[in-house]
Amino acid sequence: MATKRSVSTLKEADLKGKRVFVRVDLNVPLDDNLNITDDNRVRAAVPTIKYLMGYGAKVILSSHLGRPKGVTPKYSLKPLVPRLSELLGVEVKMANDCIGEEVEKLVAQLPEGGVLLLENVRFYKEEEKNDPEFAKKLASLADLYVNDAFGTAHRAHASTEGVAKYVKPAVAGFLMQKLDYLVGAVANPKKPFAAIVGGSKVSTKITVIESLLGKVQILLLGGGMIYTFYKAQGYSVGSSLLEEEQLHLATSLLEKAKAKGVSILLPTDVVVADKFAADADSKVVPASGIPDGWMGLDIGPDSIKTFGEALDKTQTIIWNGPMGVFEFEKFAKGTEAIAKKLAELTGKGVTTIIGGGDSVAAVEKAGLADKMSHISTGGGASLELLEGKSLPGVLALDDA
Ligand SMILES: Nc1ncnc2c1ncn2[C@@H]1O[C@H](COP(=O)(O)OP(=O)(O)O)[C@@H](O)[C@H]1O
Ligand SMILES: O=C(OP(=O)(O)O)[C@H](O)COP(=O)(O)O
Repeated sequence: MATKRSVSTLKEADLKGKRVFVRVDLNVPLDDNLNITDDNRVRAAVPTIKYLMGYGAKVILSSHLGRPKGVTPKYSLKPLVPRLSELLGVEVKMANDCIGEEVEKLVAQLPEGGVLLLENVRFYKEEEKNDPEFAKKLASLADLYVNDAFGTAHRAHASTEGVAKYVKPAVAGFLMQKLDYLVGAVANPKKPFAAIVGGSKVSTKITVIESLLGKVQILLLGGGMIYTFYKAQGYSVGSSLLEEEQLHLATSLLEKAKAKGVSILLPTDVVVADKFAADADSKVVPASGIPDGWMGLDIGPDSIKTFGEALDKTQTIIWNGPMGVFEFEKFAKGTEAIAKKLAELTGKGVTTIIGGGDSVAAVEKAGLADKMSHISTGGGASLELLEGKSLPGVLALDDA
């Protein structure tokens, strides 16, 4: 398990007729019509839920979706109900809230083997604050707590951490139990070991890079991450994604990498767009030549070539965060090229690990998921494991 100790698991619990609160990570990508564009995280949650149903538990599912500020209809978990019902072979009931009297009534009506999905737990700001009173309210719904939300295990939130103090037993689900592979692979990687970090969660992931410098020999940066580094080097970045507060960190990371002999590769060219849209005008420009009013949405062809050559020298690769806005065809080439390169290298014996909701979605979209050594539902969580950190969502569970 992802800590120095082993935690209690599902098999040890007595389930029949018990109300079981299961924290899952159903934070899936949805399109504008609220259709699920990649259901990996839903499918990953199924084994634990089916096991609980099979033993006559009353299953209460809890998850977040996105990063809502208060109740926001577009972040409702309702679009998950049809797919969950289909995969589980039962009619999943949906609650309009995640705490309160209405929810308590629905829980009381659950038959053995029934499944109730609670509404987005992040509609309450108390969730991310890990508010104890809120955690107690969640806990009061159940007789047993199961955490199977690996993708959110690096967050100490009320439904991933706090709740485990107030409902016992608190155990790990099957997805959490599969972490041992990941821990082993990143603890003793075959070298050279490379990390590829991209995506849009710049402020969370840029802070991980410092620890990665002690683990990897090669670090490739892409996605929305790079513009903060460009700006720190004095380039103009137009209207690209930028974390002004992290400019100093970006500068110091480049210096530290140099001192440690880690090769950090930033793209030398990028694909820029005149707006954030699938039909935007686009062109390839050097990294130092992003025009005002344009935004970088993918890495360019020269960078794809250089990244490929660097990856050819590696034995282990961990990848989190797409290279560009792969949801738009025009800006998907960088991500697709890296996915193809990793698939090719896996065939040559290189260990390849892909983590993260959107990264896995991109690899699935390219039809290459089964060509990788390991696909993980967690991006930020995988990176924190790689740093050697214990995950709060695992630490909160009972000892084995
Ligand atoms: N240059 C960019 N500008 C803005 N967003 C980007 C850029 N490159 C990638 N992205 C976005 O990053 C998102 C995924 O980021 P993130 O959540 O960090 O990855 P993961 O879910 O794999 O951990 C995708 O939706 C993608 O469109
Ligand atoms: O999508 C997730 O993480 P990931 O993008 O790092 O894979 C998880 O659901 C956690 O979401 P958060 O980063 O909003 O806490």
